[in-house]
Amino acid sequence: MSSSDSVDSRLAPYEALLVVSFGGPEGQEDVIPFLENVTRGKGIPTERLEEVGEHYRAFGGKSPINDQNRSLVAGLEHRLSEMGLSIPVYWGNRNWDPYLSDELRRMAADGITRAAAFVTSAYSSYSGCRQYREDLAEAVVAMGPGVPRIDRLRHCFDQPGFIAANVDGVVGALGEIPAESAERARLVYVTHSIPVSMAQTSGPAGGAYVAQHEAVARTVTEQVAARTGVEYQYDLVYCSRSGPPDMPWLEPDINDHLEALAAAGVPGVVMAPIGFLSDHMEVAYDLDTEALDTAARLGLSAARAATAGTHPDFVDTVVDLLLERAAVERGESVTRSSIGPPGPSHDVCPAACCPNPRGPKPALCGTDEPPYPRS
Ligand SMILES: CC1=C(CCC(=O)O)c2cc3nc(cc4[nH]c(cc5[nH]c(cc1n2)c(C)c5CCC(=O)O)c(CCC(=O)O)c4C)C(CCC(=O)O)=C3C
Ligand SMILES: [Fe+2]
Repeated sequence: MSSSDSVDSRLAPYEALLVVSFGGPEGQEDVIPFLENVTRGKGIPTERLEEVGEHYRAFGGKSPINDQNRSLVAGLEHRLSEMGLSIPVYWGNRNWDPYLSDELRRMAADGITRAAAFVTSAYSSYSGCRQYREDLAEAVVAMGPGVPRIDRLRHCFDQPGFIAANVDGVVGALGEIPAESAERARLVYVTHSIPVSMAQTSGPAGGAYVAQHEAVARTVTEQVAARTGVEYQYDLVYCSRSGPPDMPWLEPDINDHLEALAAAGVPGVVMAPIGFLSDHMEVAYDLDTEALDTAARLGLSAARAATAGTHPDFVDTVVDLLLERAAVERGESVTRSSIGPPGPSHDVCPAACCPNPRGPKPALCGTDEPPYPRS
């Protein structure tokens, strides 16, 4: 029996769901090989690499990201089976075991010919979108004939379940701030800094990375106001800057921003990492270690909001996007959910979207997708 015989008609033509993630080290001996995988050919200064290596070392060399993905896969399997949807869930990473190429081989061995991929990155940018698609293309070529065909589910930043999970995170964190500061607290939304040039070329028309984050920050703040009755002031700031010092990256940095807020007399802050789908190293180190230390030094009450992680509404979002795309591929008309501007993201990336700053490379899941290897 081929796996397609048992596919639920609501999921056809998909025979599997593939969670595609970044990957992270699982122990001290993995730290350097992992960093080498991530930074190959990228010109990251050695000092930055040593610094980031120390962040991992301080956590026993283990990033939380793999366990987060294991939980997400388990949450997806649970929800799919609750809905009576019979489909296997696989997980492959760009930079660490289980690698994408190994997972594609495992899928093929299980008889999978076509799968939908959920990429654990919510926004448009080279780092968060095309780079995943390039690594998928590399894995497809590495496997060769018989490799399953992969479609990437659209970006999830505007999905009701992603927004709801972040609203819950912010409301929960507000509850951790002393009552006398909470009403006047500032909501500080945090995402990964990227080079300004990468931000400018993100998405089909440019500028998508910042615009999408601004839309999420505004929508979450509105929904927090609806829940709490307080219209909080908010900002969008950045963490985890890398690259050479003379190259402009998105600013302000979270730590500099906390200084500015303290100087302005703001009594408390909630840091909401809307740029990250789960608690990985940027959250564990840059926010929970460094930024919370900065806040303490400044005498600011501060709490960090939970990431979407395995929030049930977020798990539902992934299932919804899978069902939606399956319907699209069957030629049915669909109603696309999307909250706030800029409106639902594309299923298939336009050719000019999120270009590689080091020059073009083959990428899957776009209009410029190369042909799959044939036997
Ligand atoms: C936008 C964005 C996301 C969010 C979207 C997404 O989730 O994909 C993200 C996620 C992540 N980034 C991660 C780790 C690293 N990123 C690095 C380097 C870089 N990231 C960049 C951007 C992003 N990165 C950029 C522009 C660079 C410079 C080099 C380059 O041009 O590519 C470096 C090298 C050292 C350094 O330069 O800091 C490391 C170790 C991990 C794993 C964490 C863990 O282990 O828990 C995750 C989830
Ligand atoms: Fe990164």
